[in-house]
Amino acid sequence: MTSDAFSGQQRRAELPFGARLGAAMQARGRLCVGLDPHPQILNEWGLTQDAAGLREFCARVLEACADRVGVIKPQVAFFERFGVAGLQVLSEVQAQARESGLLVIADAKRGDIGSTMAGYAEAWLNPAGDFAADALTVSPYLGFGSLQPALDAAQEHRAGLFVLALTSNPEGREVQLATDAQGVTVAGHIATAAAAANISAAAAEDLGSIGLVVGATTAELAGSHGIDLSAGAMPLLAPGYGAQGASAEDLRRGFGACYSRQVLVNSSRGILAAGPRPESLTRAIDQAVEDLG
Ligand SMILES: O=c1ccn([C@@H]2O[C@H](COP(=O)(O)O)[C@@H](O)[C@H]2O)c(=O)[nH]1
Repeated sequence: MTSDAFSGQQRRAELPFGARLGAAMQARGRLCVGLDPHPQILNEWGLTQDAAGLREFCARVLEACADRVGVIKPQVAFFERFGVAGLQVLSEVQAQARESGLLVIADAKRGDIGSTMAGYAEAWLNPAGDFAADALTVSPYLGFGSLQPALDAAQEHRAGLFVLALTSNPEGREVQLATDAQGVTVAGHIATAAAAANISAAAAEDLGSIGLVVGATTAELAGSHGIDLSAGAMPLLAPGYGAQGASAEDLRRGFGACYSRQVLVNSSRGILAAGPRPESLTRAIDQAVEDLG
């Protein structure tokens, strides 16, 4: 376990997301704890299926994360399912997490065109907004160019984006590994475009602020399909470790040389299953941080 005065929110006014994420990973390791209050876990923790249950669940997870990890990823769907009351909890939890120094990646997978995309980006990336996060997951399947308003908002607000590229689920391959006439995959085009968005912005020693979602379960497909994950110092958010079956070894093998500098590993159910006892939860977090190296 690490114990230090690190805060991912320090100097947000000056430092872009990539720099703050790089510092968080150096100080606290590469584990991102997923805040996924799914129905079964609320039951298992003896919590009610309502906003009060959500609030208590999140308070316990945030307490376990304190001084241990640098990044959390709330899964927005599990808050949306409780309507306005759930979104109120999400807003409070994100603000509380950021106040405590954690970086927050809102997993909302937003994607649209023009002013609508700009609306989503403002909602999630403006630090003055109700749902202010440090970074947002976005879908490029309306064309990477449709994300331009989000790229602009990320730069303006010193926030980050994680663009879906090679998602952890097996069904993603039929779309993401489809090829054009030159044999370049959809995921390859997305990786090239995201890397290019970083080139001008990222200082050589920092991570960029525009990253990709590449599953822990699918990372090895990048190498076998000619997808370059190393360009542009992209942060790579890797869900799929733990409950979806990928091990730390799979991650190291799958990401190869990119692993040590670029990969942030999400675990949700794999950590949460250790609760609700605080000691078991913190032990699971410490173990994952150590395993992921
Ligand atoms: O490709 C993706 C993109 C996002 N996710 C999300 O990550 C977590 C994974 O949860 P686990 O319990 O650790 O499996 C969840 O919120 C997914 O919606 C993903 O799994 N794969």
